[in-house]
Amino acid sequence: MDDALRDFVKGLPKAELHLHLEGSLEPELMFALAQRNAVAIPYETVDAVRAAYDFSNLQDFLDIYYAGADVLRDERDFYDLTMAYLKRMAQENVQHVEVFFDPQTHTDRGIAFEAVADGILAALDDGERDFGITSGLILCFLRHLSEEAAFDVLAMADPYLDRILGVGLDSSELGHPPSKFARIFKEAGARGLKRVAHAGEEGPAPYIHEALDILHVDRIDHGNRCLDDPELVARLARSGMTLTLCPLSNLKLCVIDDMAHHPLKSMMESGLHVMVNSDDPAYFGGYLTDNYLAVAQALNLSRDDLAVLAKNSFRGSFLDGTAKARHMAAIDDYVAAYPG
Ligand SMILES: Nc1ncnc2[nH]cnc12
Ligand SMILES: [Zn+2]
Repeated sequence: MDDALRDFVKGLPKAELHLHLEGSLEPELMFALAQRNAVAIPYETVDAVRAAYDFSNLQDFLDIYYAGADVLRDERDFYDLTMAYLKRMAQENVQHVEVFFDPQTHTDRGIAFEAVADGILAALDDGERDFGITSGLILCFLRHLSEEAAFDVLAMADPYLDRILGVGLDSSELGHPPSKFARIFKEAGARGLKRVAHAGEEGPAPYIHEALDILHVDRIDHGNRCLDDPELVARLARSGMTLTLCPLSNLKLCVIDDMAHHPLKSMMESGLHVMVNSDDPAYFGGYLTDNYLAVAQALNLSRDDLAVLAKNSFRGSFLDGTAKARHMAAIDDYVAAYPG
């Protein structure tokens, strides 16, 4: 590992816009929570948990990810989960995060929406106070469930809407196109929430068209498969739409067969506004810095390329223009002052 490159990326001011809090549940915390809550888990050791993280596709991963979330039972668990993630981000100079949570994963097993939201929001507040990390919370609807179920969770979230930045769409993509959620995204937009959706991770390019034209999203999560449709690439580039790429996730879920084949660099060259994220770092083997390093090394990215990616992370965020400009200027200052 190139330590100089790691130091450069670690110190680079960054934002993360595609992170599932439930996907930051490290095996150590999973064991601790299993014990605290007297929940049985089907693993003897932390190493056995990690050994089980060998996936052939998105569904393989989701089955284990939803099972792992069963150790999360009360407000304190959600606080600890979120705080552990923010602590790591503080060590990597991550200054702003817009994080996903999947309330249905919890409410469907009898956990109160309030316990989930209160725990996460308290940690996000403490993360800003203790580490200066600003944040937003994005409520994701599980797309393998019905639109009616999504309306139910939006109703539960009603008292929290002033603390929720936006809605997202995640879980099993194939067979669950964005159009299935047209009405709930319209409702979310009417309530002033931002809209994002996973599209084109495993699903085809027409799912990205649907996310744009039917869900009216402000950002596309993943979006890799846009490359199958040159006109879509041109449209995304022209509109400055941010695509939240997740390199280590793509490798672990076999969206790509080798990091050297990751489309990030060609997407940059096509004028797409791409940025780097960790998706579910506890399951995919790396947090934000590791994801930058994985593409930097495999695709031979320059420091300037990495600075563009970091700037795109703020440009694509839902921060206001002044904050974006301040963060982007800090990146220029960092690069200019960096030795060598
Ligand atoms: N990469 C991913 N794609 C879809 N749903 C998810 N939920 C957590 N991670 C996900
Ligand atoms: Zn994701």
